[in-house]
Amino acid sequence: MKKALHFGAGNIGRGFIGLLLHQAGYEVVFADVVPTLVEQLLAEKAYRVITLDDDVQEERVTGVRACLLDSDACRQEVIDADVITTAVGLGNLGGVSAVIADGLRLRKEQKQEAPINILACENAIRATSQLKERVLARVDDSLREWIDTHVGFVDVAVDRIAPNREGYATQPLDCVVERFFEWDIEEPALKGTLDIPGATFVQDLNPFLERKLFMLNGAHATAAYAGFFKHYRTVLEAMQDAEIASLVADVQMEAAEGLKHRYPSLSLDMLRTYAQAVRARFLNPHIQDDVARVGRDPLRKLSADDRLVGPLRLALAAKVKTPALIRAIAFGFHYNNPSDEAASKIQAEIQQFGIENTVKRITGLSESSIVDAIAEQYHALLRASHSDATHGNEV
Ligand SMILES: NC(=O)C1=CN([C@@H]2O[C@H](COP(=O)(O)OP(=O)(O)OC[C@H]3O[C@@H](n4cnc5c(N)ncnc54)[C@H](O)[C@@H]3O)[C@@H](O)[C@H]2O)C=CC1
Ligand SMILES: O=P(O)(O)OC[C@H]1O[C@](O)(CO)[C@@H](O)[C@@H]1O
Repeated sequence: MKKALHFGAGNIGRGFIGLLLHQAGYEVVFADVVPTLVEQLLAEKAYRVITLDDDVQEERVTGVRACLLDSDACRQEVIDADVITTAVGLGNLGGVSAVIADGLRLRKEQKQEAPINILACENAIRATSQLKERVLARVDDSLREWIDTHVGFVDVAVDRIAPNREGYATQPLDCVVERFFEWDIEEPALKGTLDIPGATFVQDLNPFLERKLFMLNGAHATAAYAGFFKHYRTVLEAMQDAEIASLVADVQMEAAEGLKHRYPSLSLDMLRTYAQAVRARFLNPHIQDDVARVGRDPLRKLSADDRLVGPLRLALAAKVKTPALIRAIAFGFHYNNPSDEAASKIQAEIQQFGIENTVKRITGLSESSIVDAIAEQYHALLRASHSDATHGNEV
């Protein structure tokens, strides 16, 4: 039986990647940093994936094993794995890279000649390439050469909304997902073959990855930050607000104009249809997805290549006007959720250095007309939130 080692046994790890690998006939071994989660997986050896739609479906993933990230057991699992996947959060790839580097060293020492593919399923531009850099920084020339011939670092785009389990799960390992999924895998980087029914193999990932990150995640973040501003708890509530829904649609179409300009394979009609389908998914009445989950870590989400500033830069390069993206970014800077560590850091930075300097540092944007426009929108939001107590917020 083929073996998949998956780092990160969370929502998307269990509910999407683990499920598809299991259905593709792999034995799935999870590596995580939370001891109780590893213990539960070891004890149960199985878990349920619940699909939230008109008809609720349940699928069972069986025969799973688990190990702690920084353990010899985990390094050993690398030796005979056929594929390695991750869904740990972009900021956590450092620890994963150390274990993978050690495991690949053992693989080489044990003269394991079979190819292995590594796919980082994180919401980011070319997360696997970022992981590869980290792995290569930890190895000597000889192992680097071996990696070149034996290891495929394959960039992917992953799309499936897997919200928090609260309100749905009855068992500790249950996870919940929407029915839709898309897993795009950049085929040319594969070593050998990878057979995952349901995955889409593409020659150039960029249009797929940027379409997903900018038009789904960017729109989702917009709904989350504007929703938080208007005191909504979930994305569904936010999307039922006509002003937010309209802002989200405008953000998508500004991103679409930029994408169409950059990738001739993407037509505006195609992107409009994609945008509508995404918004329909946000309006799935069976999914209660907290704006706090979707908006989590605004420091990452407001960075230069990510879901809001990435499409802004693309649209600006296409000479497209971007009032909606600018407003969405301002909502991100105004996201003063005290339970989000990154949001608190942004608020502290704004207090100390002012909004313009903070925008420049976090987004990498330097053009003063754009930075000023974001700052202006931010100040408008501040004023509106100060009068909120008596009048309610207006988007
Ligand atoms: N939830 C979703 O709808 C989707 C999430 N993603 C991406 O998947 C990644 C994970 O997201 P979620 O599953 O939602 O988060 P999550 O918080 O539910 O799961 C992350 C898991 O990774 C574990 N972890 C953290 N650091 C680790 C490390 N160094 N090694 C091994 N395990 C580690 C955590 O303990 C947790 O179990 C993120 O990059 C996210 O952007 C992508 C598409 C959909
Ligand atoms: O997982 P991140 O990057 O923090 O952002 C949350 C986003 O990722 C997803 O969980 C999956 O793409 C979306 O539901 C949401 O837009």
